Amino acid sequence: MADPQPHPGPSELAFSLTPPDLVVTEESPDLHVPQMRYADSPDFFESKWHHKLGTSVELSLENGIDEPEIIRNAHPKTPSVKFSSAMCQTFEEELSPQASFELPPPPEMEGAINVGCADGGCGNEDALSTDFNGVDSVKLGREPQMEEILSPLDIGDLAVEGDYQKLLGDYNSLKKESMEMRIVLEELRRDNQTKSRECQEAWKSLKELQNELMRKSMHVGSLAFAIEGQVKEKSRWFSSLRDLTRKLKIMKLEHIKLSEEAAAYKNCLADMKEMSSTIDSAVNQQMELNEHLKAKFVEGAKERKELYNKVLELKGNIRVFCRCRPLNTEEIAAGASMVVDFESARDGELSVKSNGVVKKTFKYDAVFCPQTDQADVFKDTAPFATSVLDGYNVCIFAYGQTGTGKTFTMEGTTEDRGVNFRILEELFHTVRERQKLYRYSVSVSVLEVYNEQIRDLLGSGTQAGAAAKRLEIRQVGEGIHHVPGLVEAHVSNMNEVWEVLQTGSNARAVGSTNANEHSSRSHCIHCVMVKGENLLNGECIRSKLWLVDLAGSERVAKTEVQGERLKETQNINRSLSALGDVISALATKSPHIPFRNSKLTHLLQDSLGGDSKTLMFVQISPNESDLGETLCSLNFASRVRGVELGPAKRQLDTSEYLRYRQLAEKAKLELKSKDVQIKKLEETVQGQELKIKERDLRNKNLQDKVKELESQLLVERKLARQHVDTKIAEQQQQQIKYQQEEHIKAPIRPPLCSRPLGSLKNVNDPTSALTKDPANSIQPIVEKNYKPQVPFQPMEEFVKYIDPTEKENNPDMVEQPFLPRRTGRASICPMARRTPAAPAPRRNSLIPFPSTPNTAQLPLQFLPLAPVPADNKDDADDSEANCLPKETSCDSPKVNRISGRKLSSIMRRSLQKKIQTKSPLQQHMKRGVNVGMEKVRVSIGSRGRLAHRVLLSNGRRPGPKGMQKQSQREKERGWNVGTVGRG
Ligand SMILES: Nc1ncnc2c1ncn2[C@@H]1O[C@H](COP(=O)(O)OP(=O)(O)OP(=O)(O)O)[C@@H](O)[C@H]1O
Repeated sequence: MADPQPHPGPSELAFSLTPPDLVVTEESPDLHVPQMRYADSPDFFESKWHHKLGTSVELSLENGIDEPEIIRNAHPKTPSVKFSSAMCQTFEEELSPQASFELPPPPEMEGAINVGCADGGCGNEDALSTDFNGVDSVKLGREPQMEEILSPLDIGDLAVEGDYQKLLGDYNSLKKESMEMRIVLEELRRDNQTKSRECQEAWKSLKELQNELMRKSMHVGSLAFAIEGQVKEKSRWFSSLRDLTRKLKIMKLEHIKLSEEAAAYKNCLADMKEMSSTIDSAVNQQMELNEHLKAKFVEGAKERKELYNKVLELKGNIRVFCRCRPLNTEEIAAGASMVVDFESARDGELSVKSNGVVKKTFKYDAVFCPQTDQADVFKDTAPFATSVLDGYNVCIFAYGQTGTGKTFTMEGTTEDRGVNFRILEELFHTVRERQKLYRYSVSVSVLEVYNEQIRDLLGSGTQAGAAAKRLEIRQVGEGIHHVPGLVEAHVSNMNEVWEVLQTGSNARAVGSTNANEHSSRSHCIHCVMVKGENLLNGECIRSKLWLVDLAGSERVAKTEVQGERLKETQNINRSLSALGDVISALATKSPHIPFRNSKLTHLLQDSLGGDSKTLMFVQISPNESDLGETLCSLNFASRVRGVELGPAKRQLDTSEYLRYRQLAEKAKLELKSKDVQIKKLEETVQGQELKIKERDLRNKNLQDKVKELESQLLVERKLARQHVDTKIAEQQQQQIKYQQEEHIKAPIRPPLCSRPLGSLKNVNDPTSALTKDPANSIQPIVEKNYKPQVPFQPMEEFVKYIDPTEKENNPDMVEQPFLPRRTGRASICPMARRTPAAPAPRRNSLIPFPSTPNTAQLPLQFLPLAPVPADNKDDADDSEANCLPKETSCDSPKVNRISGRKLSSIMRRSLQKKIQTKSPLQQHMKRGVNVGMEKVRVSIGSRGRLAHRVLLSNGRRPGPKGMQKQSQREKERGWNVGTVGRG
């Protein structure tokens, strides 16, 4: 690329003709854009300087046009234009005297001319000077005068004629030379003008080129900008490509690594599969073993339970422990003596002494002397906890005189807990032991029976003395009793148990008696409900543990209570008496156990019977003063102990079983009903499918029939058209023939329209007057019977063709078929040919059936235009085979309309032709002859069925009714093309 030119001075014409310099941008090192300086633009220059210079630019030629100088110098200087100093002053710095531009070397010429004018005039000749050889200066523009030439000479002094002549010759020669020079100057001026023009043109082209160059430069600039953007984009792409390549390499490496790992894992997988199969087999073996062990364990557990229960049974399902409290400090202080002897207590025997003599000995399952602590007492009680968790109902109650330690035994104290707490502790301990095999749920209710009323001690408003809602006992299952509304506190640990026990104890009704300062005035009952599920075999149990602290069984007389206390005592004794009765009944195996005699026995019903285990603590006092009460209690306890409850029965949770059984039965029933429903639905679906199939088949048949009928209709239309054309042609021929023969012979055949009209019935009827009358006889529709020599009948005898439809509407017409009628209708066809061989069924289309049996005998060209037949049954039957089926589309109004239109147009054409031929009927009508019918004018509209007729004369104007009837007939016909008249 060309280096950028140094910026020329403003006065220089610095346009370079070389290709434009390209601007070299720093951003595109590989691209050199031509540098364009707008100040260099010729336009710019021109616009910038021209207004300053005005129209005249002072220029001077330098180094040129000096012939001698040119000749002298071997290398002549190139003529150049320099600006004058005046211009330079005018434009100061912008135009320096050194500013010049070179002109091309002038053509060789004899002299050099300094040209200062451009307009060709010689007005500025003063500013110009021309140097010639040997002449210093010659003023151009005007011819030098002789006086001026001779002015230096003293003309008056001229003495010498020769000199004068010489000078004159010189003058002439000079003048001649001057003239020649002038001519040369003129030529030079012309050349100069030419050159100036050329310069101007060159200048113009130069400007154009400069403009083009500028455009190109701008275009190149924009391209350079775009290329620069592309280069940047390319660099970005390159960088991203580099990144991607780097990532790809990393991913390839990772892929290789992963492939290696995958291969390693694959190998591992095979090993693991082997291991897995080995482990599976081992697990299966272990499972089998486990199952075996489980079965064994279940069997063992069952056996243990049975054995354990047997042990308890052997011990007695109703067991009696006797506990005697120690003498309290008051008794000791009073010097009370012990009346109970515990020497044989280990064997469960005790003796009651009176005055030092053994009065009676009692034997119980256990006898606890006053020194026996709570833990020892509970040792023999603990097995009942296991029984409860095994699913047996257990009832532990304390019976005895007031103040003998019933509450102490059952509840104990905070420091020395009683049976209630301990047995629950044992219960939870066993639950924890069995937690892997069983899942238990324990809940506790606390209630009291006070004055034969059940009170919930855990419910709201259970504070002592507060009114509580009354609870009743309900039997919810076989041998299962429940107190609806009773609070059941779910407990999962002993802290919760203790809280519940404390709550119940605090809410219990207590009172002060002579025997006990804080005597319990009610039966306090703790009901522990246990639900368990065997996790191995899914067996569920539901059992109850009753912990009952009975009210004191003291005698009323002894306690000396009155009022409310007396009532309490009476209720207590009544319930204890009921308890005794129940136990007696159980002992005697009475068929009726009076459980419902008291609330107490009613509540304990399911735990006092033969299906449960019962433990009775009989509490006695060692005090001699309580001897009678002690003996009573011991005797009662002895009776209780004598009761044989029989084998205890496990309380399986049959309610769950029953519920599941009910659910199973319900599900079975639902399944059955669903099956029935499904069957019904299937049947319905099948029925629907069959119906759909039938419908499809029917539709298909109908579509086939429609197609068939459509094709038939097309054929019919074609035939009808042919038939009509044939008839018309035939009639024309016949008419011509008749007209010819009319003049020659007798009338042989009536013209078409004047021939009698009739029905086939009349034709075939031999008795018909028409058949008898040869003149009126109707020719059968056979070609051989057709005789053109039919005698011409007078017009009066002509009858109109009897439309069967009209016949149908008017039965009287049948009886007078050939009577002249005044309907004004006529046929365009001969009667004989129009009579159908076979009656067609009523239909809207007048197109004949080509397949009609009788008509089949006829050639096609003689097929009649079937009239609308009467709708009689015989006809219908006869033509059943040839008629359209019931589903025929001919019944469609649309089809009728279309066929009617076509036929109407056909018939209209035929009528027009007929009218043109001037049939005899028409001629008669024209002559005004009444042919036995009304003079009618028939006009057929654009549609045949819209045709109407107008009575011209002699017509009976039908009344409104008649008009209506007539229009109805017209409607029924649908088309009155049969009616003919004057057009
Ligand atoms: N075995 C015993 N060891 C120590 N003290 C006992 C024993 N039995 C009972 N007592 C004490 O005897 C008192 C009366 O006992 P407790 O209240 O339990 O009798 P009770 O039969 O429940 O009376 P009530 O029928 O009136 O409620 C209590 O102070 C109790 O501490």
